[in-house]
Amino acid sequence: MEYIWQSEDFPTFVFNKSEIVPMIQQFAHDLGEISGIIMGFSEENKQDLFAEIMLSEALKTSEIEGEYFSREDVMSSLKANLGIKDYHQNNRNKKANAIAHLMIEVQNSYHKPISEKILLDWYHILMENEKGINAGQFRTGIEPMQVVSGKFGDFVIHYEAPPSEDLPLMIPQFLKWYNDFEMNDIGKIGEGVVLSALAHLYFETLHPFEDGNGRIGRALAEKALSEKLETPVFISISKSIEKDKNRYYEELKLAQRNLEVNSWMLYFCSILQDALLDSKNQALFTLKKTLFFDQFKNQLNERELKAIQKMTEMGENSFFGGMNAKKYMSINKISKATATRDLQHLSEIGVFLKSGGGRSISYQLNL
Ligand SMILES: Nc1ncnc2c1ncn2[C@@H]1O[C@H](COP(=O)(O)OP(=O)(O)OP(=O)(O)O)[C@@H](O)[C@H]1O
Repeated sequence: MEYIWQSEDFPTFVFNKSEIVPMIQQFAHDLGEISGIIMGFSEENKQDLFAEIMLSEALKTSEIEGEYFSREDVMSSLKANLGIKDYHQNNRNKKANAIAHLMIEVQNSYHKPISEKILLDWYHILMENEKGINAGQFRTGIEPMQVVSGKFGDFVIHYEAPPSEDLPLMIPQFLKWYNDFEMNDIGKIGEGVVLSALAHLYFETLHPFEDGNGRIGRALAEKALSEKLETPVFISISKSIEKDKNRYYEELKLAQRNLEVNSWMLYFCSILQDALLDSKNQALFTLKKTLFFDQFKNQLNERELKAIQKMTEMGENSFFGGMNAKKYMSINKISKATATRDLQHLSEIGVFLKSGGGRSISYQLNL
C-alpha cells in the first residue's frame, strides 16, 4: 500500500486519544472564555467580529492557494451578503465575491447533514466564474489526480488520489462516515475537534474536485466543528494553517501514508487551538475598542473619529508606523495646520501617545 485509501482498513483512522484530550480540554476552556467575552457585545459588535473572522478565513484560505484579494473587496461582499445595513455589493472582483459567498454559505449550512448537494453547491459557488472548470460536478477525468510541486519537467509527486472512476462509490461512503460520526467518550467539543481533523484529512484524501479541494476541505473542517457544537464557531483555521504552510503539506503527506494518524491529530488540534486564540484576541480587541470609543466619543470631532476608526479597523497593531501629520492630512484631506491642531488635541485628551521627535513624531492609540 502506498496511500491510505488503498488499504483494506480505510477509513479506520487510528490515533491515541489520550494525547489529544489535554488539547481538547484547553480548547473547551478557551471557547468558554470567548463566549463569555462575546456575550456582553452589542449585536453590531458581534456581527462586526464575525465578519472580521470570516474575512480572515476567506483571505487566508485563498492565500494558501496563492490567490491574493484586497480586504476591502472581500469585506464588502461579506457585508452585502450578510445584509449588514448600508452595504451594497459594489465589488466587481468575482473571485473575491465567490470566496466571501462560500464563507457565508458554510456558516448558514452548519446544522445540515453533509450531502453531495451541499458539496456541489459549495463547489459551484467557488468555481462558477473559473474558465475550463465544470462547476457542477465531481471530477471525472481519466488522468491521475496528483498533488505535485516543482517546476515543469521536474515535478515531485506528493500524493495521488483515488481514480475518478472510484469516486461514485467513495463519496457516498465518505458522506455516510461523516454523518454517522460519533465519539461519545470525549464530549461534544472533543467530538467536533476530532471530526473536523479527520473530515479534512478524509476529504483531501478523496480530492473529489478538479480544483479547489483545499478550500472546500478547509470549509468542511469549519463546518464539522460548528455542526457538532450546534452553533457557528467563528475561527479562522486557514489563518493558522497559513502561518506555516509547509508543515500543513508535510503533515498531510505523512497522514496519507499510514492510517495511524497521531501526528496529524496533534497538528490539527494545535491549528484549532491557535485559531481559537486568535479569535479570542480579536474579541478582546473589539471589547477594548468599544470601551475606548465610549470613553472618548463626546470629545472627538468628525475628523478625529474618522482617523481613529481607520487605525482600528484592521485589528490591533495593524496601522503600521502609527499616525503622523502626513497620514492624518491624507485621511481627512485637510491642511497641515488643521492636522497639527487635531493631533495636539488627541494627545492632550489622552487618545494618542506621542513618540519620536521632529520629523519622525508619530502617535499610537492609547488603547
Ligand atoms: N500530500 C497531500 N495529500 C493530500 N492532500 C494534500 C497533500 N498536500 C496538499 N494537499 C491538499 O491539497 C490542496 C490543494 O488541492 P487543490 O489545488 O485542488 O485545492 P485548491 O483549493 O485549489 O488549492 P489550495 O489548497 O492551495 O487552496 C491543499 O491545500 C491541501 O489541502
